[in-house]
Amino acid sequence: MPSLQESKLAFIGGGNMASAIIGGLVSTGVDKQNIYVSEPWDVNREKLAAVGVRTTTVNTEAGADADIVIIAVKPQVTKSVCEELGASWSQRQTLPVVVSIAAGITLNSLQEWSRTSDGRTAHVVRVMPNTPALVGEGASGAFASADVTAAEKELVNSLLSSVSKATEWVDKEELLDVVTGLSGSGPAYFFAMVEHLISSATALGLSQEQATRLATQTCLGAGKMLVDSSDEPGQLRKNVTSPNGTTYAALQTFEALGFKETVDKAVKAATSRAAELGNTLAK
Ligand SMILES: NC(=O)C1=CN([C@@H]2O[C@H](COP(=O)(O)OP(=O)(O)OC[C@H]3O[C@@H](n4cnc5c(N)ncnc54)[C@H](OP(=O)(O)O)[C@@H]3O)[C@@H](O)[C@H]2O)C=CC1
Ligand SMILES: O=C(O)[C@@H]1CCC=N1
Repeated sequence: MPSLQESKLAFIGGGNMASAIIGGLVSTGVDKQNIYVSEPWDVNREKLAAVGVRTTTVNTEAGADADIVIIAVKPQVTKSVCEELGASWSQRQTLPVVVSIAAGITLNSLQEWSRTSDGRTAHVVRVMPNTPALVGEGASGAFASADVTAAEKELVNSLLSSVSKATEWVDKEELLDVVTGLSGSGPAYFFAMVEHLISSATALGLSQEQATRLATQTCLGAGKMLVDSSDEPGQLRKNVTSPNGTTYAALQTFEALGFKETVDKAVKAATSRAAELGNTLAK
């Protein structure tokens, strides 16, 4: 089994998430010539070509001799892409390790769809990364099919570690849907929060530019404290909250409007949607 540096990597789909992972891999020194991306849309393909990786519009060409094939298309397109790849691998003696980042799509579907015409199935790892991979600050969950070897798992782990600061292997496949509702979709929750903070402060008189700088740096600073501090998130919150002070006034408002319930419902909605995508598209 080659190391990550020696491996040929194929990305099927070169959109937001693939670009984020590719950006992370390139910045950690993975040879651009070992990254081959298949992407139909000229705009995305040209952006990736400008990064220096190899590009094509033909999925089977990118996946022909890759050691790892990363399926990075929308869940709705995953079946046709896997079928196309599986059919093209019938002549290959050793199948690549398939890594799918498609939300909800199960290992069983991925293995069945990519079955070769002589009946072999690839070893598959389901991964749920997130877009902060682009800046080397990703968080990823992963779950491997039973036939994935320790060496293959290690290879996928090093791929994920090059773009993720937290890589969590879950012990039940369903938990990847929870990872999707937490960290896969999670960056958008923080972006939405910052958008609202900026518009609130702008409505109260700060300029857009000042509000943006203050809100984004507050988000970064709070995130860094969460990662670096030995205190629990609840303690960090208490440290900011003076008795009957300004933070208390804001947090009371959040609670009165059902903040915890809202977050619970939102994470459950994303988790359920991942499971629903997997079930619906499996048919
Ligand atoms: N965005 C995120 O934060 C995260 C996304 N994911 C998962 O990653 C996957 C990709 O999402 P994302 O990057 O956001 O989506 P994008 O739409 O940005 O990227 C998908 C890309 O695949 C291309 N594509 C469409 N059909 C094919 C095909 N048949 N063969 C090859 N490429 C094709 C699309 O081109 P075109 O635009 O022309 O259709 C598009 O550029 C999804 O399954 C999603 O669930 C996982 C974690 C986080
Ligand atoms: O919204 C989505 O479906 C994808 C999966 C996780 C983040 N983006």
